[in-house]
Amino acid sequence: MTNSTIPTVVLSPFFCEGNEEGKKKARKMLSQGCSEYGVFQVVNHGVPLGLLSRAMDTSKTFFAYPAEEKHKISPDPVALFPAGYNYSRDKLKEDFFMCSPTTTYNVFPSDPPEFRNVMEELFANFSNLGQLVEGILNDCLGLPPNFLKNYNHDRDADLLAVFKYLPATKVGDLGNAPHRDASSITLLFQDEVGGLEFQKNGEWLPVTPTEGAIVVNVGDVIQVLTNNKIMSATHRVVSPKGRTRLSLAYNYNLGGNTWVEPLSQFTQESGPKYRRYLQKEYVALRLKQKAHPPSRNEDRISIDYYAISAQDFGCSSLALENDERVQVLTNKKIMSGIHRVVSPKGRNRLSFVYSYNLEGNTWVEPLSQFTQGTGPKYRGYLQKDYVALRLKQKAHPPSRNEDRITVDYYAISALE
Ligand SMILES: O=C(O)CCC(=O)C(=O)O
Ligand SMILES: [Fe+2]
Repeated sequence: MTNSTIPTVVLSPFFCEGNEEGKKKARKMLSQGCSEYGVFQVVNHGVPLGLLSRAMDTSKTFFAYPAEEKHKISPDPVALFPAGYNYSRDKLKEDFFMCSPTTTYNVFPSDPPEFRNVMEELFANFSNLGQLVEGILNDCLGLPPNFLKNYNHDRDADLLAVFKYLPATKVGDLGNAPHRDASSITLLFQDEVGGLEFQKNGEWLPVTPTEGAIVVNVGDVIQVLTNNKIMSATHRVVSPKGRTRLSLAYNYNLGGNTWVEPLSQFTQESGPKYRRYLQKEYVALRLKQKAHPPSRNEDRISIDYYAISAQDFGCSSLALENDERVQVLTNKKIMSGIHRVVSPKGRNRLSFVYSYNLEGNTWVEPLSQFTQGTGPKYRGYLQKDYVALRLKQKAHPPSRNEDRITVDYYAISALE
């Protein structure tokens, strides 16, 4: 792929009044990049090129230190997030992660002395760029003015990473395995070595480094909000041959307490393609896997975990079901009683039912005392969401009883 293949969006028109033509062109290129690849690159982006090269230089100096020096800022093993220095077990990648400077998670090396200031300055610049790109994307999607800005207002969830990719030891080595980002958007600055690739129609397309350009890829949040109108880009990094590669990646994320679900303007034709999820739960699932990676890359948790597919329905042949929360809390130690009522012959039948329910804002998930051997058999859910799903079906019952929603909807099965 040549440089011209992923669209280049010139952002200078957004730093001054007027120049409507320039803004229009930028929107066009951004839309094209989003819909064709989930990727585009920005130039004249407002992040000083001098700052970007200082960040690269100071990182290079840091990564060149002996291992024991770098391990001084290894992440706290019990911390929520691995801020600090990490390296991959296959020795193909080292990284430094930082959260927002407004949080308490960060650890910085004391050498090189400028490292912390440079990274914090870069964080602030990337944050501004993320907001600018998000605003343009908002308009390209035809969303109400400032919709994304108001929806995604918590910048404390953003992350900055510096990656050092080590030379391949054999053909086919990957410094970063194929994945999609859980972010809203990701900003990427790479050196001249190259190796970043995006997937389109099953084919891997390399992104040739363009001096000063910042690559932007769409993340899962935008994919879900737009109900797959814009897809989060699948990407990877091929290990460099005989040299090292450095990159800076800024995850313009979403606050953990925010619910993510397809926006109604994108669900008219096909209905929602994802169920609602809380961003922090998705991130926690992925972080857990980062610490204990599955042996096969296909087993990595991706946004497909929340996709609504045919397999999520029709698992049950029940007429009625109750006490399912006990089934979930006990991780199937106690099963919800399956029951039905046979119509009486030639007479009426009367009964009273009292449902001893759970308050709607309560989370239901297997209790840890029941998950030891097998792991949880259900993902967590908010009681009111489940009740709402069932009520919706009560109003519009599916034609086949097997299609009724049951607690199997939240079951963690091999299919997922
Ligand atoms: O280093 C790169 O170019 C890609 C990094 C990446 O994919 C990520 O941080 O999610
Ligand atoms: Fe990524």
